[in-house]
Amino acid sequence: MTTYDLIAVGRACIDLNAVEYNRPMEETETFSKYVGGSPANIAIGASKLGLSCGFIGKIPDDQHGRFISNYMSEVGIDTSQMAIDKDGHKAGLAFTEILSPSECSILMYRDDVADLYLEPSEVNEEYIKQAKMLVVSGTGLAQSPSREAVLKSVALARKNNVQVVFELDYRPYTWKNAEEVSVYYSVVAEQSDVVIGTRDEFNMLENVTEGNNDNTVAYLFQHAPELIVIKHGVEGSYAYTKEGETFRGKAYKSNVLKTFGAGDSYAAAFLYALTKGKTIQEALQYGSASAAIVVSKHSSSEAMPTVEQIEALMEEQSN
Ligand SMILES: Nc1ncnc2c1ncn2[C@@H]1O[C@H](COP(=O)(O)OP(=O)(O)O)[C@@H](O)[C@H]1O
Ligand SMILES: O=C(O)C[C@@H](O)[C@H](O)C(=O)COP(=O)(O)O
Repeated sequence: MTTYDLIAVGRACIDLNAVEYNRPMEETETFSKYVGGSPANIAIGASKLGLSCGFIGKIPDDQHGRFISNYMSEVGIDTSQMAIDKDGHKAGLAFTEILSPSECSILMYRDDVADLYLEPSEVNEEYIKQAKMLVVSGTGLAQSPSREAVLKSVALARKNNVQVVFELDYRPYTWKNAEEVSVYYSVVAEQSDVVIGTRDEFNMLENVTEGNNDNTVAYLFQHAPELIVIKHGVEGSYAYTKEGETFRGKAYKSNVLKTFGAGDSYAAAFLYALTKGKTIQEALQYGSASAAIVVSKHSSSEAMPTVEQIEALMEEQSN
């Protein structure tokens, strides 16, 4: 019996999004606080879509840690496996700059953050066993002991026939060099059932400057993956199956406010659709529509849409 459609493992942090748009961060005076961190955003998005979700991570024993855990519980995520850091490590912070709808950047504060101190002993087999799918974020592999905790969670998922979804989620902060990224990304990608990332993230995985999708899928389909999703921003996304099929998902038109949040909302809705038995083509559309909604809103997590909002947008732009 599975209790959770999806358990995500990795960071749950704080986003501080510029309230004043279209100006550099130097001139931004006000920021709004939201829960952030790619795997947390994916779990929040999936939970808002009605999936039953759990989370494995580590948060600080302070006001930010409690804010993160309270918000995640309020949206329906099981937070029983979010360890509380007792050594004074702090939450990661992501300040966002919205220079224009297409020029956004993130200034991350991630030195010695609590999420990278998740210990392998804090990953529980009985918990992972209860999931249909484990969503692993690449950033959790950046440093020990979180690296070993994530590797352990993948091993336990495989042992218990839990589907492993690897969201590459490459963030340069805290990685030492490109070789290291490629080593750990390859280890996990080769053991995952589904791998999702942008073209640039797959380049990091393969340690190449200009990869192409054909080479990527030829390499990964020699290993465990059955489904690979490669995102190309507004140009849309592609899904490849081990049986040799290719599907293309178009991006939906959107009144874009900022670019971040697209990837996490895409993953949440794509995985929701697959869980509900939709086709891969439909899942690409759910992912793209969800992303189009989130890029038109101020936050990543709080802006995650409902199924009705996603389906309304798909219907509206069906031609
Ligand atoms: N400006 C945009 N307008 C509408 N949809 C977008 C936009 N940017 C991204 N998307 C959608 O979000 C998906 C993921 O975006 P992408 O930028 O590739 O990922 P990430 O946010 O992880 O870098 C795209 O495949 C597309 O469907
Ligand atoms: O992942 C983070 O730590 C920052 C996120 O919370 C932030 O909302 C963001 O950058 C999401 O961007 P995405 O990868 O484009 O979904």
